[in-house]
Amino acid sequence: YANSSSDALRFLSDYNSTAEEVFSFAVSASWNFNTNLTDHNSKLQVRRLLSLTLTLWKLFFDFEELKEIMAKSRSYQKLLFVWEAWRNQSGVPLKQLYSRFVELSNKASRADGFADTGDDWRSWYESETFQQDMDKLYKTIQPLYLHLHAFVRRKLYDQYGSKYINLKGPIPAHLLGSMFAQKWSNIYDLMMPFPNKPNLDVTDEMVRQVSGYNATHMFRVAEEFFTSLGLMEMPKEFWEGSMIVKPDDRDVVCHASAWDFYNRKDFRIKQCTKVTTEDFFTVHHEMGHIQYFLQYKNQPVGFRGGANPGFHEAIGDVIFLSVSTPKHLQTINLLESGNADEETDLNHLLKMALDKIAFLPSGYLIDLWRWEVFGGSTPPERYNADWWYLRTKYQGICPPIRRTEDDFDPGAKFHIPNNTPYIRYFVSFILQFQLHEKLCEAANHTGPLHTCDIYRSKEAGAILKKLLESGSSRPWPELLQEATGTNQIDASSLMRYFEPLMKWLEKQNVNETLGWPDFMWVPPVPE
Ligand SMILES: O=C(CCC(O)(O)[C@H](Cc1ccccc1)NC(=O)c1ccccc1)N[C@@H](Cc1c[nH]c2ccccc12)C(=O)O
Ligand SMILES: [Zn+2]
Repeated sequence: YANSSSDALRFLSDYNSTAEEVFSFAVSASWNFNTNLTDHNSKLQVRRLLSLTLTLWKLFFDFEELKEIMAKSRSYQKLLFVWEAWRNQSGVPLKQLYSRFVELSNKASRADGFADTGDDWRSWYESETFQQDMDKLYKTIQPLYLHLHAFVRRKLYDQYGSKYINLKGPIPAHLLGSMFAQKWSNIYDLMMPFPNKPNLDVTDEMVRQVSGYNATHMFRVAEEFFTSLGLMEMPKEFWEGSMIVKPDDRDVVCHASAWDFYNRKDFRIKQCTKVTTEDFFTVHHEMGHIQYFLQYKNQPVGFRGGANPGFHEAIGDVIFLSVSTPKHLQTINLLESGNADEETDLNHLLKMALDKIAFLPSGYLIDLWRWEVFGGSTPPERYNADWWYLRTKYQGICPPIRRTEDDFDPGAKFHIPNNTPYIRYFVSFILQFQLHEKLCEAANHTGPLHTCDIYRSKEAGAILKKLLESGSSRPWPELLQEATGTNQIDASSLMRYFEPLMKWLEKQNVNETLGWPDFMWVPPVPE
């Protein structure tokens, strides 16, 4: 017995060092490709699908520019042009490839003993009832989503008129400020409850600042929040190796990502950072991944992951829940008056809901669709129809122009061609409020949860550190229990955070129709 256990330990330590070398080589090759999209680098890549997709994408519109137009334009026709152009160039070419990809992916998952790839991906959450758990979570937050949806639809009705907005129907998908109608804070200016209060979108202030908010400064400010909690600073290799602005001499994958090179030294972020509030948020999101890498770097390779994938996505967002408060924005002098009066508070809560609540149905449905595709209940000839059924059922949005099966709208969303699972973000958006509530208690916060800023709280930092250094070495319910006192993903913290907004929306919507009973309605196509 003694021999076998020492053999086992030797095997594991050999495996670990070998795995580190193999992983490190693979990650380096992938980094080189993602930060320099040339054919040479793609030949090093077994992921021909990705390189083919990216080659297609390189040929046409630059997604970053289209994203900016979707955020800023208030022209119905212009938004429609951009919305359709992106789907024609990114989604349509992928359709045939995707059904073949599904077959191959399922084959690989079945070889590992799973029913299909959806079954494989769900297994990471170690719950026999995972799909039901997610559906229950969704139903908990749905009342809040319906009120936000009704309020936003009314404001869009005021802006675009009765021709394009049906107050009992779904909202045309291209009017919500982002390419996939997942993040509505770019139309916050149309939604502000109290327009004459300080503008909480601090982009202008960041650009105006004499010290010049540039990408490096944004990363340094984010880093300082983590170290204020007693967490780790970014190592020098991070600053040497990261790509934090889009290079002007080559094509890169601009979708932000964080990289662990599995050598306990190299950790990087790749982000085409612009000086905007949105990118300031993404800097924190990505740095949350890096902090996780740093905290679990001495775990065996097999345990270098989030407690479950939702935890990895939540860490940076938890920090940003504090950063985005008027009080903290004033602390880092991005806002003059931090003394949040009632009205500024409500403005802030609505802006947070336009990101966090608006996102939830889309964070849920993307893998609902993919699980049905991998599971076979959605065959290739119904990919687009089922996608739009789920988009209308859960998000209450509709396509601004007719869609057919020649289109492949899911393929326009990065995570589908990149084959990155998505339910992790839905889990994260619920979990981050549980963690925030607990960290605020540890930081001796008093007052409403949405005004809490854990900045400089070593007690809060200690709870986070204990969670992060465990990696995936123990079951996530145990780690969640130790960090928050409950062992379940639970939306009650989120509902408490937004309670003042829910009360306000219920008053605003007293005469509105909640939901979209005219389920099949679509807007006229502008002549
Ligand atoms: O994709 C991202 C951020 C990118 C990422 O940090 O999650 C990145 C995605 C990725 C995965 C795999 C390869 C390439 C990119 N994930 C990571 O970098 C990462 C690194 C280590 C562990 C886990 C994830 N956010 C999602 C969801 C999301 C978060 N906040 C949002 C706000 C508004 C709208 C969407 C979002 C999105 O944009 O749809
Ligand atoms: Zn992430």
